[in-house]
Amino acid sequence: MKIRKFLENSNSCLFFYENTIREAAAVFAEQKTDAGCVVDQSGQFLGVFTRDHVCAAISTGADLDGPLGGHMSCNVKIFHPDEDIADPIGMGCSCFPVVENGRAVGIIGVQDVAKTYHDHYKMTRNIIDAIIQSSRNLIIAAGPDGRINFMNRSAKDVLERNGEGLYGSRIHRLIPEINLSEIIETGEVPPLCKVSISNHAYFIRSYPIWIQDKIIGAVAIFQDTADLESIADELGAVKELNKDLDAIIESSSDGIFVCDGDANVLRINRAYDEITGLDTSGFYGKNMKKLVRDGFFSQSVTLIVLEKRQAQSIIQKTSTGKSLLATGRPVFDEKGEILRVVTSVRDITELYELQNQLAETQKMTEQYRRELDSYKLRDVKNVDGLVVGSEKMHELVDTAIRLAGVDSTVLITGESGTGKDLVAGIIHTHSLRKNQPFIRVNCSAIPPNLLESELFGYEEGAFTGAKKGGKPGYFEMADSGTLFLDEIGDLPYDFQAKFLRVLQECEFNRVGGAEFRKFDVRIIAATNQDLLEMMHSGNFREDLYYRLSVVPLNIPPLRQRAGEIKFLAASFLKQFNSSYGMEKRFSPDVVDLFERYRWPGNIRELRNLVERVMVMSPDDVITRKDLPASVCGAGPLDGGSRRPGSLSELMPLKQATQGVEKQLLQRAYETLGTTREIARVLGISAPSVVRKAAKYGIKRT
Ligand SMILES: Nc1ncnc2c1ncn2[C@@H]1O[C@H](COP(=O)(O)OP(=O)(O)OP(=O)(O)O)[C@@H](O)[C@H]1O
Repeated sequence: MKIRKFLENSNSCLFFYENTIREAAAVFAEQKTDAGCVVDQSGQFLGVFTRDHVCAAISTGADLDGPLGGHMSCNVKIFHPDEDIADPIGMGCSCFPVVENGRAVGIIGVQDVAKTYHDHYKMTRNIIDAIIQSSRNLIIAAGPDGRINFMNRSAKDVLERNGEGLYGSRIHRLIPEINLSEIIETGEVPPLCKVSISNHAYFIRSYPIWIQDKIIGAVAIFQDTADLESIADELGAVKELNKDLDAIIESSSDGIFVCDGDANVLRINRAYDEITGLDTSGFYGKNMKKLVRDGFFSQSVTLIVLEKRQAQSIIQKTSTGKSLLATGRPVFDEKGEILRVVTSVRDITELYELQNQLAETQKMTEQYRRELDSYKLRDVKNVDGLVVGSEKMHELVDTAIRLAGVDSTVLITGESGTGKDLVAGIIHTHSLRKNQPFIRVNCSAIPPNLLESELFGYEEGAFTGAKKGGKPGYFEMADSGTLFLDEIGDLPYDFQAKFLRVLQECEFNRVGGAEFRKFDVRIIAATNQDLLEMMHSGNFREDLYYRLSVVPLNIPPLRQRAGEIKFLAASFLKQFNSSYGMEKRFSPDVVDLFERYRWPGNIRELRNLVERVMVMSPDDVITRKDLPASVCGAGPLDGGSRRPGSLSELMPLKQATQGVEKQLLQRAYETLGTTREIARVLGISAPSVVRKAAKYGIKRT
């Protein structure tokens, strides 16, 4: 015990140097103490004044009312409060001043110390007594003479059954297996013995009691075997459980890895080593942080579980190149602390490889698909800019090429934007006239009063404003070559007779001229109108019709050859990517939508749309969101499901009307081929179409 602690419970006397001997004697008498520290006025320790000093003063006849300071002992051993109370004992003094930093903090008398020790001894003895008495074990002790001098309560209860006292007797008289006298004599510890007392079996251990090197007695402790047996039973059950657990862990085909709550490795099963190929014998007791640091694992699920305090799964790589799916689960104790982290591990290297193989296969499939597409595309020809991707179109182009070999007049029919112009070009370029002019005339674009002079030319002075020297017409310009008369249905009825005659006679004369000129021109006519119907309704001359349609070629609308849409779209995409330096592509749903749309403006509309979305879309992949609503589901312009444009804000009516008018015209120009058709669809006259287009700056693309 520290001196400081001791001082807490004791009273110490303090005297000033000037206090008298008589005053000190009175204090000693009153406080029943023998000594006190003497201090100066500032409390600094000066010495010790004791009862002995009082006695000495009386016996020498000293003045008892004089200052005690002259009689005190100054040369004394002093102690610090942090020293042990045992230190002053044995130093032969009756009191010990305690001083800290020069100041007296108390004084300890030998008697005080003895009392403290005594109290302490009593308390310890009581505790030991209580323990011994409350023990279920039977404890008996014998003195040096071998006779019993102590029995605890359990021993008395069992051994003194008949109320017969055993104190003073020798135990081996009652229990021959125990001979305490012999132990006292020899000092040897006998082996454990088992005896039966009142139908109870006890294990008995006996020991000599030594004090220093002398045997002063012996003790025998009896333990009820029933207690041990129940412990042994419990132990057995635990052992069984452990065995089961071992068997379960070891028979698992998943790797199992167990760590404590500080991530130290406790247990690893065999499957773990087999799965990972790691030699884990050195892992036991190691911390997961170190194993990760040493590169055995890419990361540790145990550490993640300890951090997140819940089950976690990760993909872990081992130094042996395995990929593992590691799932760690925390095991909590009753206080909610993590006691263990149990990790089960599955080898997913094969899964990974399979995944890679799958990706590889997908890549190959994609490659094959592309090859297949390109194989299909090989079937897709591009004949002079005309993409031919269907059986029907193949036949049509074959026919056109065959027709190129003869000079027969060809009438190409088909909706606007189906490629009549291109087909006419093919016929020309595959004919013997290919190096001669190919003149394209849009009959609907020539005002009726100028038709004759435009087609056949005029002589100088033929009419006011006629050029000097005259001007050759398209027939003359196309001499030896091909004259392509587009929109032939728009030839005014009155002019048709003259035109027929020219075709039949193969000669014409310029306006204002008398001379007939022979021409050698291949005629190809085209129209998107139903000439037959016009003929029946008297708007087209029958004889001209039959003269033109010697060989009719009808190009089907795009909606009837939806199979070609993807090839056409791909071809336009390639074309615009190259001319705009882009690398755009379509998402598959875009092509789907294209194939479902009706394309009233046919290939012209498709081409314009592809160009528009390529230019407008910010991303490399063109998706559904880049397409106009009409293609994504709303009906086409000429369809019955057409919806009027919707406005999101208020604006002056005039502005709104003009906006809608402009949009309608723009759309019509993009999708419809001729002014007449636009006029028909929009329900206005052709001159109005031209005028409004000029007003909004809309041009044909
Ligand atoms: N099969 C095709 N392959 C590639 N482009 C095509 C094809 N068919 C049409 N086009 C393109 O569509 C647009 C319209 O074609 P073209 O002018 O030949 O049609 P058209 O039937 O003569 O139209 P219109 O009756 O309005 O004069 C052109 O840009 C043309 O290049």
